[in-house]
This record gives sequence, structure tokens and C-alpha cells, in this order.
Amino acid sequence: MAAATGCVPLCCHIRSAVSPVGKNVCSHRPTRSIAAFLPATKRSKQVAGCSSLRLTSSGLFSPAPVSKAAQPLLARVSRGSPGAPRAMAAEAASGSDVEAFAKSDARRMLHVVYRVGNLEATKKFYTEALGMQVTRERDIPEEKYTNCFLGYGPETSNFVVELTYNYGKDKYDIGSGFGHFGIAVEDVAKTVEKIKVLGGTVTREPGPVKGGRSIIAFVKDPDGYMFELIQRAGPIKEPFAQVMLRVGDMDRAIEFYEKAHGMKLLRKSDRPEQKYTIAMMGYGPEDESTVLELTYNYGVTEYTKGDAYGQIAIGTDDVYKTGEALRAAGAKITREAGPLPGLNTKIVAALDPDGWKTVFVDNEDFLKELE
Ligand SMILES: C[C@@H](O)C(=O)SC[C@H](NC(=O)CC[C@H](N)C(=O)O)C(=O)NCC(=O)O
Ligand SMILES: [Zn+2]
Repeated sequence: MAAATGCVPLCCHIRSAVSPVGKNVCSHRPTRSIAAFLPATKRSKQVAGCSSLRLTSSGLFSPAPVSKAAQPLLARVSRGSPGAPRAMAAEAASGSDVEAFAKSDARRMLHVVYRVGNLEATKKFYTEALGMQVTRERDIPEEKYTNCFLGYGPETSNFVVELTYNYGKDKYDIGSGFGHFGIAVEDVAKTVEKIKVLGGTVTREPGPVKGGRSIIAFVKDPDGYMFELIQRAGPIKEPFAQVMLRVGDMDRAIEFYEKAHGMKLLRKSDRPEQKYTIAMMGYGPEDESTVLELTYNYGVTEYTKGDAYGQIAIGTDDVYKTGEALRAAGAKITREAGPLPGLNTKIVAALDPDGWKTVFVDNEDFLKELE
């Protein structure tokens, strides 16, 4: 039952099929409820259930309603009619139009996975300076790595980061393709001041974005990952606003994310003065859910990927139909649709035309993982 690495990986995502360090790794272990299937390992410590919260500019949390994106999914699952989502997905797919399925599927951005060299320093910065909370932690000594999940609300409704610390590895190459994580706050200047007091690195002072009107600032986390602070009027339902990745061909990327991922093009801005175009892709309104921000710099078709950034995990009601849609759109499937050995969490993984990886996870299996 044990996978090649001796671990039985769990769901959401498997770090690159061949990790940058050249070995197959799995990055997931089940939380308490499923650990019984596995060799003894430290069980994840569920952080005391945090209710759905929102970030005020002073970094405080206050209760916020469960985001709209999660309600239908949670309602369907909690109705205890597991067949409903599949029946609906199968019905959509029965029209043999997997692209239509990709658009009708109950999809949600779940988390982004990347590697950090100092977990405690990163946790401190994300909680004290950026106002995140830890939602899950797990240490896998057999595999010599630790995971920590952080975000602005519970994983049943909010997008989170999944940090991976590999024992003894304190430095990664972020590459030139990763852009930034975008965090929406009510007062960028106030948040920047707080970050300065905490000794954080501000690389771009608050002010209107060049060529636009939004008030932004940039700060660097302990590993050098860029965080864009974006000013937004409250209440901010999902402070984790963006994952920005650079692409070598904007039309190709937009078409791919529409057809293969079933995302909507929410906004596209061309800034000829600054010689770049951005496109916001996602499953819900830009000010209510995490979006994928694609950036095309005029004339730049290639970027380096480094070994730091991993992938984005997205929820789906049917990994099999999702895999068909990915293949039909020309995606390179890196992990065929199906259950993970021993744990039955169903996933499918693929690369986009620029080589950015996404793992799709069965929605019901994902919720079980959070139990
Ligand atoms: C919409 C908002 O979320 C943005 O991220 S736009 C910010 C803007 N982006 C770019 O310039 C993209 C092109 C750049 N060459 C890159 O590859 O990152 C930005 O960073 N502006 C800087 C500023 O000082 O305004
Ligand atoms: Zn951005």
C-alpha cells in the first residue's frame, strides 16, 4: 500500500511528480481521522476551529459569514446526499461536452502549495504582519518535512497557503515566473507601517499602481516571496485575493484556463506604458474569491520556475470529467484521475501551457480531510 516513498500520500496535491530535488515525493498525510491507515506519524494538530473571519486593517479578525462560494458545496455535502454532486456532474458531462462540465462543476480555489526555508519565521510573519491564522499543521518525520496551512478563515470557505518545510533545506530558488500573492486590506498604509514596526521588508511604498488607480504596496516574506497589499473597502470576505503567475502568451493562457479549468475571465487590463497585460481568472467575483492573476510582459515568452513554488489546488465534483476536460484542452496530465492509494481521496493533476501545475481534488474527499 505504501507509495514509492514509503508514505501513503493524501489528496489535494502531490508535490511535483518529480520534485525539483529529483525525487518523487508526496506531500500529504491525512489528518487525524484517516491516519489510522498509515504508519504511525505525528498527527496533524487541528487548530481550534476558527470561524469564518475577516481581516481588518489592524490585522484583527472578526466573524464573517461563510463565503458564498462554499455554501452550495457545504449544503450539498451536509445534505448527506453524496450522489447528488456526482449525479449532477455526470449529467453535465453526459452531454459529452467536458468543457461544459468544467464550467458547470462546483469548483473552488482551495490552496497554494510552496516551499519555505524557515517555517517559524514564515509563520510569525504571516500571522503577526499579514494577519493570517494557522488552520492546520502536520509533521512527517519519516519523510523529513513539515506542512503548515495558514489563511484568513476556515478551509471550508477560505483559500489558504500550504507551506512545506523540508528538513535541513533553508533556501529555495523562487524563479522569475512566480509573481506575487495578493492580500486585500482596508488600509494599505496602516498595514505597511505595522509591517515596518515588525521589521518586515517593504519593497514598494503605498501608492496608486503605475498606470492605474488601485492603492498597492509590495512586501517580501522571509523567503523572498512577494506579497502585494491591495487596498479594498470592507467588509473583505476573502482577504487572500490573488496568486499572480507570469505567462508567455496571454491569449493561450486565457483560453486554457477557460477551457481546461472552467474559469471565467473576470477582468483584463493592458498597460502599454508599462508594457504588460494582466488577466484575472477565477470561479467567483474578484472581490469575493481568490483569483489567478496572469501577467504577460510584452515580448517575454519564457520564465524560470525555480524549486520553491509548487501548485494550486482546486476543488471539483468529478476528477474524471475534470481530467477529460484538461486533456481535451491540451493540458499535460502529470497524475491521472483517481484515488490515492489507501486513502481514496481522488485527484487529478496537470500542467498549463507555461508549465504551471494545478491539482484538482474531489470536493467531498477534501472536506473529509478537514474533519
Ligand atoms: C492588479 C494588481 O493586482 C497587480 O498586480 S498590477 C501591479 C503591477 N504589475 C505589473 O507591473 C506586472 C508587470 C511586471 N513587469 C511584472 O512582471 O510583475 C505592478 O507590479 N506595478 C508596480 C507599481 O509600482 O505599480
Ligand atoms: Zn496583483
